[in-house]
Amino acid sequence: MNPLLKVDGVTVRFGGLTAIDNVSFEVHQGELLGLIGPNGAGKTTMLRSITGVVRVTEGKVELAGEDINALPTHKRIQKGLSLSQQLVRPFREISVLDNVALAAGAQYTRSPLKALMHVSQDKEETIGRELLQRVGIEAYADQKPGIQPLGILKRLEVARALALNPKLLLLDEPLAGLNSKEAHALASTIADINRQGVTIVLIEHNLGEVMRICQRLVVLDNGRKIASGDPRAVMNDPVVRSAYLGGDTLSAQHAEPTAAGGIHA
Ligand SMILES: Nc1ncnc2c1ncn2[C@@H]1O[C@H](COP(=O)(O)OP(=O)(O)OP(=O)(O)O)[C@@H](O)[C@H]1O
Repeated sequence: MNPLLKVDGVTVRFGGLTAIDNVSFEVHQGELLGLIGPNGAGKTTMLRSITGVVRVTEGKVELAGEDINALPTHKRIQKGLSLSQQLVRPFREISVLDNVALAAGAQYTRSPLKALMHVSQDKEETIGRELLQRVGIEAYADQKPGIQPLGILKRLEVARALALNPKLLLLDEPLAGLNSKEAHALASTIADINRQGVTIVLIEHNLGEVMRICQRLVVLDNGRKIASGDPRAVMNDPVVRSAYLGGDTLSAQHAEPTAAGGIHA
């Protein structure tokens, strides 16, 4: 069976800078894969080349066996990709529920206006409520996102990404900016979503939570893949340890969870 996602020899150059250097990895149906690495390693660029926001210079991205290199982002979304961004940008003047309903409606159209006209139709509203429940914020359905704390907005962002009914959900640092309790709770929600059948690629600097919920890791450093496989084995790999320790990323917060995971700062 084809992997759900195949990244095959992908290189991305921005002028003279090689942000991704001949990286290959696969994501299998049902997996929760962690894509990690120090600052500037190329993780976000990798996600952007999967979604088509960034064009690959060399190599190929396949979704369920189909070469999607030539497809624009909206076509890739129609084929089952969904990205939850690091920065949360809900529509602040409509309710939390309508934000999710709007995303659910957007599956059917490229036009935000047309998607808006779908809002409050029964189907999208039902899907919206179900998704808010899935991410644990159904109590906020009728409130405006403008007044919500970051923890709620991060969950709303995940619900909006899920509204596209993705085959593959790409999460870019969903735990960033959360305190350890909130991060732990959201990581558990992400693991639940995966157990319910959604394949996930998670970019995250919180290594403790990554170790707790991911089944497999791919590690990038300076644009290159330096390790992949079982989280514990990867974290004990001297090459990975030196990549983190050589940079400034393994701060006290990042090092703390490593006691559970097996890497020591
Ligand atoms: N649009 C762009 N134009 C030029 N250089 C870019 C662009 N996007 C990213 N880069 C560079 O590519 C490299 C990889 O950046 P990227 O944001 O992918 O790393 P990252 O692993 O996601 O980092 P972080 O963990 O800090 O978010 C960096 O040197 C960055 O400055």
